[in-house]
Amino acid sequence: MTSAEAQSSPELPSPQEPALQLHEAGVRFGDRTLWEQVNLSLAAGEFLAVLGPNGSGKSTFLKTLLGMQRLSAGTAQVLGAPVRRGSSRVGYIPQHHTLDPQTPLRARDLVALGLEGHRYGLPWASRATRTRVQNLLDDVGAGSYADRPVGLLSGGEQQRLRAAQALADDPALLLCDEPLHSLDLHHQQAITELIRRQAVERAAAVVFVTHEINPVIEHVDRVLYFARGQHRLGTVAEVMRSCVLSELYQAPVEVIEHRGRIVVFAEHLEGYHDHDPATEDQL
Ligand SMILES: Nc1ncnc2c1ncn2[C@@H]1O[C@H](COP(=O)(O)OP(=O)(O)OP(=O)(O)O)[C@@H](O)[C@H]1O
Repeated sequence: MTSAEAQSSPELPSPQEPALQLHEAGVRFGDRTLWEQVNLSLAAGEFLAVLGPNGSGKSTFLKTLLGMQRLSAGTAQVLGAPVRRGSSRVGYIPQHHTLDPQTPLRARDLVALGLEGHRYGLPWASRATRTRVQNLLDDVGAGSYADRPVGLLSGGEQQRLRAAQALADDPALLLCDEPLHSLDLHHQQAITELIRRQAVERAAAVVFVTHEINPVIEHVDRVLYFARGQHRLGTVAEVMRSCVLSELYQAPVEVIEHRGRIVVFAEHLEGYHDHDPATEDQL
């Protein structure tokens, strides 16, 4: 493919083309502004952490990029084209929910659904496909339960399969909604490493919604922090600061860096704590 052809493809952005571009973007539900005036250009390979208290609009932000929620204002481009549903170049790890015990799929079937052909009901096929699925299962530590019904697996086991499914088609943009939820430390590290590899080795842009920045802090290029209908965007050092978060929350917030970890403390609450949504809710 010539570089001119690559640039004209909606699915294959040139390295110079942003993976994500939002201009004056906002979402309103009735008279409630969830967020507004978001201007963001995310480069290939860039890792964006999206933070904020419960209900601040983090998941909705991902849904606008997936074409599941319309913007109330502004525009969004994904991989060089207007947002649309079902792009095979966009991987999505949805927020944790437990699958129905009766779900008629094995673990390896769920992962295979992330491969484009399988999404459209094409038959289970090549050795290469089977190998790809097996490798993904092994990468997320799911090899031992690959043939068990997904509905009978634990929440953390199911979550690892969702991560494998999202990575199956080698996404150029990876949207993750609290992907480490319900994982033990070992598997948090394994999934984080897979996501990091997709960013570094495959130049995927990553949008990572989380309540806890510390497990991924070393990989984060920028932070988008939503609260009270407003947002702040910048590097960790720019956003995770007492003055910035106090202004955003309109309440005293103290941010302390300790051994490379960020600890957020709200003055009127007792004790120091990690970046804890339960505490933030009370702000
Ligand atoms: N279609 C909708 N119509 C009306 N309100 C909605 C709709 N979708 C989401 N909301 C509301 O918008 C708010 C933001 O929801 P969202 O799930 O984006 O928050 P979040 O920051 O991801 O929260 P959490 O940390 O709890 O997952 C919530 O109060 C939710 O009820």
